[in-house]
Amino acid sequence: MTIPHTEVLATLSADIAIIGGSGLYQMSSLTNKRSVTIQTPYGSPSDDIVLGELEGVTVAFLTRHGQGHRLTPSEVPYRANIYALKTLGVRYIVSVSAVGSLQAHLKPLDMVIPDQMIDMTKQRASTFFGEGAVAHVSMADPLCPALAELLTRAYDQANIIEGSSHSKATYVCIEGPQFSTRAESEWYRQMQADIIGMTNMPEAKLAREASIAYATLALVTDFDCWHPTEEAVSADYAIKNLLKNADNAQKVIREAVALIAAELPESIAHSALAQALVTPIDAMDEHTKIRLAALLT
Ligand SMILES: CSC[C@H]1O[C@H](OP(=O)(O)O)[C@H](O)[C@@H]1O
Ligand SMILES: Nc1ncnc2[nH]cnc12
Repeated sequence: MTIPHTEVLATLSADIAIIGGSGLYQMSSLTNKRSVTIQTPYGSPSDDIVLGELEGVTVAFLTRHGQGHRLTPSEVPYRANIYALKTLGVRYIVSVSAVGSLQAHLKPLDMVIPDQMIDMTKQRASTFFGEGAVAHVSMADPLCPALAELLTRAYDQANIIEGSSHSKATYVCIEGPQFSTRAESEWYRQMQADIIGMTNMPEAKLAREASIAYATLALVTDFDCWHPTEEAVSADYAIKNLLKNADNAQKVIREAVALIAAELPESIAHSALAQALVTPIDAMDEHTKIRLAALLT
């Protein structure tokens, strides 16, 4: 089914979205699936969005790199992805991502729920605003604290035997697609970053601009290349470890979806635009108002 963003039907809506990263291209326990193709003012999302039911709750699932993993981290259409989810009425995004560990105590098969991010990306469109509309959202807490806390509880309820969970960690986002040099990896450690990935920025910034609560379930796959004895990361090595943990990640997501639906946590993100929009809507031209319509309502 193909629909322009202005005509998404009320029946095609979901409060909760899962963005699946490397190795998580579908959710095996999703039932009643419908696939929707959404066009946005920022182009097409990475793929069709799959609406389905998990634990009796309607969720939207989007594969970040597209089916077949065709998009590099720099090519992912982050703005179209977040805008399309906003169009569906999404208020909570759980991002699932493979990450390297920058700290000895964070090991492959562990899961990390970060609370901070450092953006080292260089060539990505990272705002919906500009061209006649200015907003400055707060990114002091880039991941929604309420949703992150809920993910930690979801992990505990999922009774996972392998690995352990860690919260209060800093995710550094690099441009990629190459992995880091050893000097960069050491530098990120000196910055006190804990985990490293290539995708959660500008995703988190755009989710905040769209007033959507965003938190990450990061699956540790490797020790990047700083570790004196562990093998340096390769894509093959990272994906193999990710696949060992994909079922566990889906268990955590199922618990998280049930908790979000039961609690509908209030998020700092939900009112992010209230104090951030500098340009009065009346001062925007019609094109700008139409482009930003899903975010401004
Ligand atoms: C295949 S390892 C590198 C790749 O995995 C991560 O992707 P995602 O965050 O979508 O799981 C990392 O950011 C890189 O894009
Ligand atoms: N070491 C690493 N660096 C960047 N992204 C990653 N994704 C998984 N492992 C990674």
